[in-house]
Amino acid sequence: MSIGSIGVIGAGAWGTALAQTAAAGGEPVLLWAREAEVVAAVNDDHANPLFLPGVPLSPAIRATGALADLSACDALLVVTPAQHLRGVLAALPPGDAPLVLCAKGIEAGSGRLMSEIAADFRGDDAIAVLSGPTFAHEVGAGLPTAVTLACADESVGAALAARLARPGFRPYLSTDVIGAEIGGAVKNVLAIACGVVEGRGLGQNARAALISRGFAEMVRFGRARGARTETLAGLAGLGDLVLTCSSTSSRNFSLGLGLGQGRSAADLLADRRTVAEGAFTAPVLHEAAAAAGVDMPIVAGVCALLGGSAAVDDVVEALLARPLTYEG
Ligand SMILES: NC(=O)c1ccc[n+]([C@@H]2O[C@H](COP(=O)([O-])OP(=O)(O)OC[C@H]3O[C@@H](n4cnc5c(N)ncnc54)[C@H](O)[C@@H]3O)[C@@H](O)[C@H]2O)c1
Ligand SMILES: O=P(O)(O)OC[C@H](O)CO
Repeated sequence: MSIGSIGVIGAGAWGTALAQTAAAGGEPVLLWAREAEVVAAVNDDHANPLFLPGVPLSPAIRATGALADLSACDALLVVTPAQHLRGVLAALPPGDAPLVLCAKGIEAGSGRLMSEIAADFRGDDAIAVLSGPTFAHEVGAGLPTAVTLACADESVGAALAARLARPGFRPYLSTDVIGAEIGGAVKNVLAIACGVVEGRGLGQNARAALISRGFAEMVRFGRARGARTETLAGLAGLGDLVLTCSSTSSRNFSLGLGLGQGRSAADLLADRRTVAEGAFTAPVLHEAAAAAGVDMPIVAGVCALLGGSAAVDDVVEALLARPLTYEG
């Protein structure tokens, strides 16, 4: 199987950076943007100042506002925020091009992972997940980056990896679709927690403890949903956790930073153009964990902070006062 033309659905920071990578060899890429001004800026100025400022885009990228235009593409990278995935897939004309799911989140209400939503529109063999430690502005600038590319069908995964790989963009293959997406969804919630630690001035020991114990929560939840531990310990899980738990470039970390400084979630989330996925994933992850009997105290703490039902110091005190136990 060989994949030529690529369509990208969603022209936020990540969709634009992925379009830039896919077009790096001069191959045409069609980018669907929801905003008319983004379509115009990409086509007229080869730029996306709204979502990925400062990155001159390849002229091989053409933008469109019509999803139907993507019908002829060999593969589609789906890069809308998690809560909008279903709506966008439902609006796509029917087809069998593989879908590469790039959003990191869980659907509110249904508790479904992105691949579980996509299964309403494609067979398992045509669903892949691309995830890992990937700040869009670094990928847009061509800085070295590695990702997990997971697909149940190894030949489809290999064809997608061959098409998307660049000297500075290195996909590692996996068949663990669920593991790849749980890593990305859970790390966003944990990045909020790490931002709180920073904002409240709790120190680097606390942040390292939180990354470790947060990873333990990710593994417990992932295994309950059928993920492999090795996937969660890879780029899409631990790799992304380390990235977003240590940088204000992360929108999720920055949201937590504000919470730790005493600002309310409502204030911090008001009028945002960009997405902090962890804020949407936290409550649905908390519910899903409870339903599966998986203990996720850090995730529960983040939920309480986002919902305004607890203060930072109370959440920290409760986490530290949990009964002593074995680490493993
Ligand atoms: N930015 C990154 O560095 C990065 C890296 C890896 C993964 N991701 C993931 O990619 C996904 C997209 O994030 P982003 O950073 O590109 O977005 P962004 O924050 O840059 O932009 C918001 C996006 O949401 C879209 N949007 C808003 N309302 C919509 C609707 N009703 N229907 C469809 N789309 C709508 C906008 O058009 C825009 O594309 C998220 O799940 C994010 O976690 C982001
Ligand atoms: O800015 P964030 O927190 O959404 O993180 C972006 C990417 O997920 C990093 O891999």
